[in-house]
Amino acid sequence: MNFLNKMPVLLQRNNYECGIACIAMLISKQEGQKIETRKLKGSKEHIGREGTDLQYLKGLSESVGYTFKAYKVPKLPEQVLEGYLQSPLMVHWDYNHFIVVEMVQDTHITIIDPAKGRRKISSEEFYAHYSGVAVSLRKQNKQGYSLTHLTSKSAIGRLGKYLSKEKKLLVYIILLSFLFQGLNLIAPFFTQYVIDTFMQSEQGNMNLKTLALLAGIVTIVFFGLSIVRMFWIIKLQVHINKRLTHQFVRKVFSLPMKFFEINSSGDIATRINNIAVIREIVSRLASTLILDISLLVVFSGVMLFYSPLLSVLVFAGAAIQVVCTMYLLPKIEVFTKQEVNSQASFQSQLVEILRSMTFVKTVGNTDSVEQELNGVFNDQIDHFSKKMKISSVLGGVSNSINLSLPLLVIIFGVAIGMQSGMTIGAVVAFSTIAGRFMSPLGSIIGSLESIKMVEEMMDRIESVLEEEDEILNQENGAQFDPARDRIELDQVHFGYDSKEDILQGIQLTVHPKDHICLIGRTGSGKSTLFKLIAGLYKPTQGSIRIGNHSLDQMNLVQLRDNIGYIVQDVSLFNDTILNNIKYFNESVSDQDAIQAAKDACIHDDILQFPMGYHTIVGENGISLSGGQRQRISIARVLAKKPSLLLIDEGTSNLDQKTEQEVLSNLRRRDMTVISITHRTSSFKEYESVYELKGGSLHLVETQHPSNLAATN
Ligand SMILES: Nc1ncnc2c1ncn2[C@@H]1O[C@H](COP(=O)(O)OP(=O)(O)OP(=O)(O)O)[C@@H](O)[C@H]1O
Repeated sequence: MNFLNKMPVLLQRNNYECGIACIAMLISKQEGQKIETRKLKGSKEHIGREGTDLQYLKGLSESVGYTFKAYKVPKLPEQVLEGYLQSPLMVHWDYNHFIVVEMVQDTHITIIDPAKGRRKISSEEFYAHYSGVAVSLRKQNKQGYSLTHLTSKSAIGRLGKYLSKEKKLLVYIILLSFLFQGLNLIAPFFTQYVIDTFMQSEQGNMNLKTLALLAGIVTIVFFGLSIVRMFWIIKLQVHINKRLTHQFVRKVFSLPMKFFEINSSGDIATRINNIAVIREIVSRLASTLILDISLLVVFSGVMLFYSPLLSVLVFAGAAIQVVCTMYLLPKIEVFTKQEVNSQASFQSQLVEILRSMTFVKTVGNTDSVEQELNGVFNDQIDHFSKKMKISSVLGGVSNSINLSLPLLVIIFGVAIGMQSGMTIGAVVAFSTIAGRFMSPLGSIIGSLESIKMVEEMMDRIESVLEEEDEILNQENGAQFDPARDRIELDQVHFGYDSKEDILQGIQLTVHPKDHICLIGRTGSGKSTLFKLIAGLYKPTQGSIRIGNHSLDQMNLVQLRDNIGYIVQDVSLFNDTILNNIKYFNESVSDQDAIQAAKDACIHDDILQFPMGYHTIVGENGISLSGGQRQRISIARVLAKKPSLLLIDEGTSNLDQKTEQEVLSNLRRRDMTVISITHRTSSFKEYESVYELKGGSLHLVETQHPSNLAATN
């Protein structure tokens, strides 16, 4: 198999992407060009906790002109060897994953696991994981159907988009780098001049003084130029880092909830950290790559000018290095991707473990947790070390050529020089230039490795930047009028994946200033209903109306400004209580924060703390009791003075008396309240109580005049 036509290894970026990555690999192989997984995504609505199903993958393949056939094949390797099925195939693995079977041979099977890369496994290992379903993908005969929109652009091309905003700075850096290297170039001529003049002249001493002065001036200029160049490079780094990070953070805030369901916080954080690596590499590339290429051209010219024959020798050395690079670079690319992916997995696991430290500590024997974490880290280091080993083979080739070439040049140069009239100085100068020629070549090869790193990281960042924003209708959406607008849910259906709907025909009307309560068995869909009201998800059927408008037409930013959402899982940040209550909201005064704390019945507790409102709560409020954390989170929501309050078991950690106090304080605030609770004792605080059962809402009891008829 031609290595250039080998199936590219496309790794998944999260656990949900394995099927899509397999499809992208199979299509890439048939198209003969690399298809990007992130561009091959259909509607995200169908990607859920379980990833993608065969139905979704079939639709996706057909949408790009491929037929998708799934077979139940118990004996897959045998079927392929007997010619009944043709590899490559996508197969179901461990009942929860997809991989590609690239090739089946008598002795082994070559698979590409989008989570781990290419591997050769025995048939026993294959059967230990194979779930019995294989999928073939064949191109439909669609004339003129092009998939160029799915192919990957080079990292340089993609970075160009960001670098184009720094044109001026880039030009300065490149010009200065040229000047810098120009001065470097003087050295060989200087050597030739010194050797030849000194050997021929009797008054060499005189010339040497002038030359020493010249060398001193060049050194000072060199120093000045290097400082200015470095400052510009730093400026470029700062600009790139700021621009990409700000853009990324902004994007993260504008993405829909679905994104956060399938991407872990550790992974998102790693992507942001990758920007710093990109910054370093890009600025290095900007200051060296163009220069290195130009130097190669200039040095080639100078060498050809000196001696075409000796130049052939140098070019042969360079050709060996280029061929080795072409062969080894794809391997470096795969390990780079695996390293970056496992770094993200490690970060995700670390964040998750650190978040649940209380549980981890009380497990007793933490060895297994430690082993799990170390295992993920070892994967990362393993890929890193494999990458570095290949990279060092490449470095070894380059070093050996660098070492031997000048020597060979001297030997051949002296021999040729005898006949062609080259002076010893010219041969030495040529040998120095040959050494210098190899250095930008080595640097370009190093840059190619770095570009692979940038490519992978840019892919990870761009796959976020290209995600579709949540539609917020901020400019022209309808405004929520809390004093007048009713919230009406009409035959609302909703399900997270393609499975059965959790909510099946919800009917509910909430009038302004109503206080209503939802009950229902755990997992019945109460929190989901809240998320629909807050516009975080859209009903799959039916409608939610706010006043005279459908929720789709509302300005969601303004609506959410008016909503206070007290969630089950309190999350406080490591700052003072006051800042936790204000939550970066400048419109919340200290007075508002204190009043909110009073209404949440936490004010007295706060006054008992050593620093009062300025007490630092520790990470996620570790220094507080569960009830205190919950009341601070209630105060945080009340401080922004919402007109619609959604309480998702937000008082579950409070004792009955405190809960009742909080609820009656809420009465004094001018708000509509919808609350989820499991406590029957708090029913009397609400006008109506609804039960969510079997996907629909049933009125249990009411004191609301408009609903009395319904219960009767
Ligand atoms: N992001 C999600 N993706 C897929 N399924 C989900 C998601 N969130 C919740 N579910 C599922 O939806 C169902 C309803 O969950 P929901 O959190 O709305 O229930 P709940 O009534 O609030 O439960 P509880 O009283 O335990 O908080 C559950 O079966 C849950 O597993």
